[in-house]
Amino acid sequence: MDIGIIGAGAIANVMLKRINGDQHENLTIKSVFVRNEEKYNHLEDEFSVQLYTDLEAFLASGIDIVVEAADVAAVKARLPEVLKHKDAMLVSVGALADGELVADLMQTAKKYDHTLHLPSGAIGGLDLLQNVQSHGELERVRLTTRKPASSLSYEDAESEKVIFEGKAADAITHYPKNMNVSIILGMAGVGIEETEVTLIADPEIDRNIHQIEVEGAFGNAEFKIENRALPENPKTSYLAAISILGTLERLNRHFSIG
Ligand SMILES: NC(=O)C1=CN([C@@H]2O[C@H](COP(=O)(O)OP(=O)(O)OC[C@H]3O[C@@H](n4cnc5c(N)ncnc54)[C@H](O)[C@@H]3O)[C@@H](O)[C@H]2O)C=CC1
Ligand SMILES: O=C([O-])CC(=O)C(=O)O
Repeated sequence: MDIGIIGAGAIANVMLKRINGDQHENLTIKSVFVRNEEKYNHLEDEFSVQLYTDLEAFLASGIDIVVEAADVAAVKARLPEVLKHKDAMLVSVGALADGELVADLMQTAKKYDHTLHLPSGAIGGLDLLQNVQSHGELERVRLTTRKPASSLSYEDAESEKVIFEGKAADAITHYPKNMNVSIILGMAGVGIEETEVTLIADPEIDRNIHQIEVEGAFGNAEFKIENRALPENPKTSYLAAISILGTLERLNRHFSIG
């Protein structure tokens, strides 16, 4: 499968290394869409990719799927056009807090017979949430995220500090680079207006920790994910990149788990 990536930051770099660098047997990154070609020229030699700054040319570059690894604004600006031409996968799922954008993307995907894939990113357990929710048996979902204080610009904090408490829909507005997980959790579960979120800046930790508590008629569940951060962008967990890789690898399988 030939892949086009939007963005060339921390997540895109893990993907370039793990797919092109390690010569993945089924996947190749062929094209990278960037805003500043000069800044990323070195990628062409290092990973045998072609850089594009023109979306039309990028979409016509012989790729099978587009992976967005840029930011919420890029999803809003680019995905409606991308989905007319290609299947797509996006990691800046926070953009989907915008109900109008979701409706637009769903309509486009249906009209052009394309699929929008949303990897689980820096968390897990979304299969359970979707199974329970589809029978109306989910009652409560709570996310408590702890990140190193320095990655949230709270370098001076001497003890842990709650910096946000509220619903996922508001969390992503205040922390668009840190709370994508709350939106995918909301979409899989009780909705972004009902999903309860606490974000804590913690000077004692060096991992991005997501604790998810779920209650419903089925019983209850807890997941705790202690993520290693990416050195290039400590806000972002390594698992977020790996979740894209895993989702891409599963696309062409003839069996499915979960
Ligand atoms: N779903 C999840 O669980 C997670 C999602 N994320 C999100 O994934 C996205 C990527 O994360 P990182 O790689 O760590 O970010 P990063 O900041 O290291 O890299 C993003 C890259 O995209 C580029 N970019 C921004 N807008 C663009 C546009 N319109 N066109 C082309 N390139 C553009 C930037 O110049 C930068 O090189 C972010 O939105 C981040 O918040 C991060 C972690 C977890
Ligand atoms: O990478 C993480 O741990 C979570 C994150 O930044 C996000 O959800 O935006």
